[in-house]
Amino acid sequence: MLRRSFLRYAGETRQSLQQQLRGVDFLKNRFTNKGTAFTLEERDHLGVTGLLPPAVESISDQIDRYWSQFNLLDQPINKYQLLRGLLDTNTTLYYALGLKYVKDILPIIYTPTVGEACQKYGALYQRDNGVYISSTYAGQIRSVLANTRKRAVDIIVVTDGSRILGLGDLGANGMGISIGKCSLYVLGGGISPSRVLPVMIDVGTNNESLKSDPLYLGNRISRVADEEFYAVMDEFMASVKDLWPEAVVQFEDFSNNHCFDMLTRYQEKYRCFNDDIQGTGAVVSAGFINAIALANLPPKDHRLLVFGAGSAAAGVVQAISDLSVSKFGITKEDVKKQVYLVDSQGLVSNNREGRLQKHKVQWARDDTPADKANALKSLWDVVQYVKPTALLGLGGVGPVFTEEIVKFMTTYCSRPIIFPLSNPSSKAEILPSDAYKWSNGKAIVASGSPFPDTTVNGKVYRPSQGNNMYIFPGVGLGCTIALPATIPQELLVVASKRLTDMVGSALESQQTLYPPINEIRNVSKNIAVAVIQECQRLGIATTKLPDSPQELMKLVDRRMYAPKYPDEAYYMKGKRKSALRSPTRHHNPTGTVEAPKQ
Ligand SMILES: O=C([O-])CC(=O)C(=O)O
Ligand SMILES: [Mg+2]
Repeated sequence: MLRRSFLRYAGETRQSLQQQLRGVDFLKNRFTNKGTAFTLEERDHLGVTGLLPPAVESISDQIDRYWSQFNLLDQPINKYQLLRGLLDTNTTLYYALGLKYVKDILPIIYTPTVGEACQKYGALYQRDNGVYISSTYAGQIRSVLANTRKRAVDIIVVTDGSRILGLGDLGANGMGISIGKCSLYVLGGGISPSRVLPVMIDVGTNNESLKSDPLYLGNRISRVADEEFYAVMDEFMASVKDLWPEAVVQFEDFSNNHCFDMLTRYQEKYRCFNDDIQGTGAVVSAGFINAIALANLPPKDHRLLVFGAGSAAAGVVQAISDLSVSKFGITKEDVKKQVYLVDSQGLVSNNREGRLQKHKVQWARDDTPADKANALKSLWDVVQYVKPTALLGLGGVGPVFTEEIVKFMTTYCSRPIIFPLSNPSSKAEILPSDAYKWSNGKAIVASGSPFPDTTVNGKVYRPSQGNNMYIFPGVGLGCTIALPATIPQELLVVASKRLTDMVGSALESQQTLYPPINEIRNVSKNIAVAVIQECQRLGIATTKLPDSPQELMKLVDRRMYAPKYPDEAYYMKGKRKSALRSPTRHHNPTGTVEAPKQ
């Protein structure tokens, strides 16, 4: 496979690629554009003098300008638009700004604002970014993908828009989530921006209001039947492997009726994983293990109630089980006894009326008394029955963890663990501020989306953010370096373990369950190293890698993209031959085979 793709590009030297990019193309291509940072000499050489204002600025001048524009805007969605415009016109500056102000920018390009951006995708649309695969392209998906003219792709984030965050079926608008996650791969994981590819598989939507929205940009058809869905997905996966054998495919926000089966179908054949099942599982289990340490109750004495029984819930309980088995040496069977799932019908029990979906069966309770099996319907009913020490919200329906529930938990539990994990913020099961207030500051809280601090009795409480963005960039980075043929669950378990350990002494001193978000790059680097080491241990790494952890860390560090403009030699080709060096990965920033069209 590798050989074929090599031969396909063998005639294209990097220098000839550069020669195809000329003049105004450098301004129009988002990867090569540097706006006012073009020197006068470069402008002259490229024939673009006068097409930019006379001032020549540094990238930090440009960052300052965008940062003040960003702060002039009140509405998060307008900030999102500003940043999308920048991503699509000057990608280097977008990431340079993002890295400088990570904490402020993440809630805009990612949850919660990305949810609103998806809901309004058609209304906000200005430029394309990524690939749309319509079900009508069946038989031609490989050539549609090849239209990107990408020589190499490290990461693909693909959705069919059927379960976007906790917002449900958003059809083709789901492209916003693929774009957002790809941005995090670059910002957090240091993947080169030209080597990420957001993909939207447009197999229709069952969201009637979208279908009749004049601004909707997707196919106005109902979702196709399973047979057609899998035919499209099969062709997509095979085409990706053929075109870009080194790519990692991340499945994102596929609805429950497909996401589990897709994983079974593809995870032993392709280098892929599901972010909502495995990424969310890894991040929540990491935070949960830290929460247990703070809660001062032995792991075996916890009762874990999970509200919601979809992809994320199933992934989370699986991951908590895997991590507990490996960290505390307890058995899977014992963990199972501590887990209670609640879905829209109430407590998930084997003796409940009606058939349980496959993914719920292994977590269904076997011990529910017959008179209770169909009676424990509401969350409050189940809470009273279980007396949970930990309450995890993954239901995507908004505030359901009431004052009554929180206060009840404090009657038998000194530090209740309360995780409102659904995204965006409007779908969170409880506001962290309420969890702190109602528990009198006792609750240990992690939310999926970012929330502000709260003061209770003069003390400031800061909720941790248990979002899969701590996991997927590092897992993706590690896999693009070690290139295992597939991504076994062990890689997610080591990622989770490494994340737990990275909190260190801040766990006690700051009561925080995760490392600070502005350290996301360092987190991803460490997770990538852990993933690579696990690939080596399992004998599935297919690249030549050093053995020592220090050398591995250096290797990962070198591979991480830094948002800097290509140096002058890149733009001055043909003028100052002596200054030309052979281009490194970043000196071929477009990552395309052909020059961009004007
Ligand atoms: O995107 C996020 O913030 C986390 C996630 O995968 C989801 O909620 O589906
Ligand atoms: Mg998701």
